[in-house]
Formats: sequence, structure tokens, C-alpha cells
Amino acid sequence: MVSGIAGDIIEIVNASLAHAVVAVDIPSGIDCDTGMALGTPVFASDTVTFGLPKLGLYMGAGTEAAGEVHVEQLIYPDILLEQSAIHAQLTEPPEFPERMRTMHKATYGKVAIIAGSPDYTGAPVFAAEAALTTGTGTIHLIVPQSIADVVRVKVDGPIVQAFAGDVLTVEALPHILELLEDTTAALIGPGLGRDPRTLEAVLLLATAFKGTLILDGDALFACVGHLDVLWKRDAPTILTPHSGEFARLVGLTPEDVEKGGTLSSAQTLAAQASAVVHLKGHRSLTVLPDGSLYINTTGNPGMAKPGMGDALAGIILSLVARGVAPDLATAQGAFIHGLAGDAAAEVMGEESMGTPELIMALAATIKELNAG
Ligand SMILES: NC(=O)C1=CN([C@@H]2O[C@H](COP(=O)(O)OP(=O)(O)OC[C@H]3O[C@@H](n4cnc5c(N)ncnc54)[C@H](O)[C@@H]3O)[C@@H](O)[C@H]2O)[C@@H](O)CC1
Ligand SMILES: Nc1ncnc2c1ncn2[C@@H]1O[C@H](COP(=O)(O)OP(=O)(O)O)[C@@H](O)[C@H]1O
Repeated sequence: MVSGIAGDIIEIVNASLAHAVVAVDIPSGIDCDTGMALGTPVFASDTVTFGLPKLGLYMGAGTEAAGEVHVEQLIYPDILLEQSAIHAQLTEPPEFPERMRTMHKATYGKVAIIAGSPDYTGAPVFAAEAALTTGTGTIHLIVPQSIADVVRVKVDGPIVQAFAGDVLTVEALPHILELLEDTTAALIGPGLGRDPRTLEAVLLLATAFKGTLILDGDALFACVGHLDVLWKRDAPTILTPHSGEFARLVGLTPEDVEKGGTLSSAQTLAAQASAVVHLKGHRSLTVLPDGSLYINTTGNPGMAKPGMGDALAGIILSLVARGVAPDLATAQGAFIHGLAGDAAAEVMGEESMGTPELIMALAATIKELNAG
């Protein structure tokens, strides 16, 4: 805890009318591993840190206190880097997989999105449109019959396939599993709803599907109390919870979160489930099964809008379909998603931009990344 003279100096710095407050290494009053505030921290406009990005600059109160973070290199022996307890790196701008001249729409595999319910007809559409814009050739958008016509009106590119019923239930599984034959990767969860029958069906589907599976939104809700389903999966698994969903998933109390327990819990879950766990927030963390992680620095508060996570899940699905490994697909997907969010904010402003604008900006963002 900062107190006494140090605390008084922090109060003076925060009250000053200085044009810029630059923190060196980490703003005083922030725990460098967890981002927890240890009393009132310095609120810097910029933080210059050295060698490796410190996690506390990207988590909890640390994100607000650090302002813009600059990681500068210092020359020190490689062995110190190798011995570092946590291997964290900032996500670099991705290189897009080359689009072969001879490709056809099935070259990058067939992907599926199982999403939507009568209350949520937007989520499946956001996910599918983001996946298509990221380059996927063939998407099967699998939704309940109750919303299929609405979804068909909203999207043109994906093949919309309906299963019987208002919401996903176990009775629909044989039909869905037939549709998933030859499917290399699937996304399940956006807007599925939380009907108990749906939650039961999600768990069975996660077990039965043998391709790469991204679980988002309500599919994560289904896993609460049933994490063993994830441990038993043989194929790659990607989980994309926001902080609220993650806390519920692993049973973290607000006190655990307050004490900075989120990252270590994510590392434990990633290891136990051999899964990639992407913790969404202002600065999202992609945690790998070996405990190492990517820190995403793109994106802005204009993205705190409905459907942004659905679009992210679609982008990750598309990259997986194109052969990018699940860990990189997730980290790079988040980078691209944030970059598109920043482009949308340029045009519309943070207040007014929404998920449709992010998806629209995605095309130019990817074009720019491809141009190098
Ligand atoms: N138009 C649509 O059809 C939409 C459908 N959606 C679907 O709605 C379902 C429910 O999703 P929700 O996220 O609302 O469910 P939750 O109710 O599980 O999570 C939202 C709550 O979590 C808490 N929270 C804590 N940390 C948070 C963080 N970092 N980011 C966001 N919330 C945080 C907030 O208090 C918030 O009220 C999902 O299936 C989702 O895909 C949403 O994506 C919104 C748009
Ligand atoms: N303040 C913010 N700064 C940067 N990115 C943000 C911010 N708020 C939200 N996001 C991003 O937007 C997405 C929101 O996802 P999520 O909460 O699942 O939304 P939804 O459930 O509405 O689809 C995440 O990728 C998150 O990182």
C-alpha cells in the first residue's frame, strides 16, 4: 500500500495540471503482476517500461493508470528472459495466410456457427459476417427454426441451416451432427440463450464434435459446473469469456478478482483443458496451455457495445479455418478485431460506432495488413 509521503506525492502529481505525466517502469501504486491498485496510484498519460511488457500495465486498475504504454528494449542476457516466470508478449500485427490463386471456396475448410435464439437474432449474424469478411469460404450458420427466416433476411453469404425447435435442444443434435460432418472448425454459443435444454445440448455437442471448437457467450454459461467436458475434448478448444463470464466459469468471487486471481485461474484452466483461454476486456489476454500469454493492445472503449464479442469469435473462427494455429488465431484475431474497432472509431467516433461499423471496417483493416 502506498501511504505517507509517497501517497502525498501521488496526490500532488494527480492534482497537477501538467500536460503529461510519464511513469517510468510502472505507475507508482500499481502492482506490476496483477494491475491491482495499492492505494491511489499515479494516473500517467504515458508509461515507459523496459524489456518485457509488465502484466500490471494491462490488467485491472493498471490499464487506466498507465495511459499509453511504451515497451523499450534494454540489453540484458537472454538467460534472464528465459528464466522469466511468465512469458508474456504483445501481439504483433499478423501476416495473413496467402490466398492461393487456385483456391476455391472449400479450400479453407468448412466451418459452422451454432448460434441464436428468439431473444438473440443479432449474435449469429455478427459472428457469421465477421467470419466471412475475414476470408472464410464456406460457412454453415446453424440456427433454430424459430429464427431462421429472420437470419436469412439479414445475411446473404453464409448458408443458413435450421434445426427444429424454438431453441437448441438435445432432440436437434442428430441433425446438427449430420450438418457438422466434414466441418473442420465450429463456433458455438453466441446468443444461444440459457434454456436448461440448450445448456444440456451444448455440453453433448462439445463432447461429440471432433474438430476445433470455439466456445463463446452462452456456451460458456453451459460449462459452469461442467468443466470436465472441456478436459475430455481431444481436438483444440478455444474459450472466449469476458471477465464476468470467466469469473462465473471458474467460480471466482469478486474478492478473488480484486486480489488479482484472474490470470492464474486462466492459466490453470488453459492447462487443465489444454485450451486457449482468451480473457476479453479493455486489454485482452490470450492464455495458452503452457501458461504463456499474448497481450492485445488494439481496441478502444467504443467497443463496449453489444455484439462485439460475437464478431471477435467469428474472426477467430475464420483464421482457424484458414489453417492458423488456435493460439495464434485467437491472439491475432483479437489484434485484427481491435484494429477494426479503432478504424470504426476514426470514422464514427467511439460513442456512436457499433458492431456493424466494426465489421464494415474489418475489410479495409485486413487489406491494409495484407499490404504490409
Ligand atoms: N444482438 C444480439 O443478439 C446480441 C447477443 N448477445 C448474446 O447475449 C448472450 C449473453 O451475453 P452477455 O455478455 O450479456 O451475458 P452475461 O450476463 O453473462 O454478461 C454480462 C454481464 O457481465 C458483467 N461483466 C463483467 N465484466 C465484464 C466485461 N469485461 N465485459 C462484459 N460484461 C462484463 C456485466 O455486469 C454484464 O452485465 C451471449 O450469448 C451473447 O452472445 C450479446 O453478444 C449482445 C448482442
Ligand atoms: N473498453 C474497451 N477497450 C477495448 N476493447 C473493448 C472494450 N470494451 C469491450 N472491448 C472488446 O469488445 C469485445 C466485447 O465482447 P463481449 O463482452 O463478449 O461482447 P458481446 O457479448 O456483446 O458480444 C471484446 O473483444 C472486448 O475486448
